[in-house]
Amino acid sequence: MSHRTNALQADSAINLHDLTLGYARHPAVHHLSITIAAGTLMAVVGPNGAGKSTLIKALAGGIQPMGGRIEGLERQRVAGLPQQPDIDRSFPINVRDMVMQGLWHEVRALGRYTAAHREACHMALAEVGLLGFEKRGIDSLSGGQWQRVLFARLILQNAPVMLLDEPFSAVDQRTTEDLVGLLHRWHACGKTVVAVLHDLALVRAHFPQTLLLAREPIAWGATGDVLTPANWQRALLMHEPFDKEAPLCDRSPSQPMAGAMA
Ligand SMILES: Nc1ncnc2c1ncn2[C@@H]1O[C@H](COP(=O)(O)OP(=O)(O)OP(=O)(O)O)[C@@H](O)[C@H]1O
Repeated sequence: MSHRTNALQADSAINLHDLTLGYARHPAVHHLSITIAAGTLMAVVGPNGAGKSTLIKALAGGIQPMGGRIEGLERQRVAGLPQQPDIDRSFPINVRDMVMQGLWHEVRALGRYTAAHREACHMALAEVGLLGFEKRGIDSLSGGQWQRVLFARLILQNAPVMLLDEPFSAVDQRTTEDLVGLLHRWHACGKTVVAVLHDLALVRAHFPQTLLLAREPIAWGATGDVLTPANWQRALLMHEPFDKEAPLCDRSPSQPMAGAMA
């Protein structure tokens, strides 16, 4: 079995219809209506607290929409990389077993690992440059090594839709370049890849599509059209601190949004 040669492609677009997301009934993302085409490599950018992670959590099925709907994910498997601080590394498990977790959907059916699974794990570790680390405890790894482990697990998950929340926030330039290369390979295989990022130079260099979010969508589409000074300025103006007492929603979907959508 080669997870590189039988890479699963995304088979449908993801459509967000007037999506409102939030916590304890208070909205963090309002009225988001966009289409993420199958096989897109898309960055999600915006100021702190703009709702980027909230959107990723909703796409991953971790939170349910307060309003609107998400279509096109029902039949597709999703693999996600949460923000680093969201992951507990004190669990006593070594690198190999951690990466093997990416195969749970296959192993669950068989009830055991096969030689092909072990080979796939070996190839994934080779792809992220971590051969020789198999027996290391995950609590002993540097931030960059740990991120490579999480990417190796994603390789084995081999989902058609990949969601990554700030995948390069704790890693150096060399590691970032290696991992960006992986995103490009997934994109070339036809996977849909959506990543939250703060490094706009990296977004411009590597992501054809971008969504600029500031609790509401400011612009989305081709990265060069979205990341203009005017749109970024609008994002900063639109963005307010999260108000825990904010009402559920005070605007009907038909009203125009402040801010130009590309
Ligand atoms: N579990 C939660 N409970 C209540 N409020 C939350 C929760 N998670 C996030 N929020 C709030 O929702 C808003 C959007 O948060 P989110 O983490 O989605 O923003 P972000 O754009 O990813 O920010 P950053 O760039 O700082 O990571 C913020 O005001 C945040 O405080």
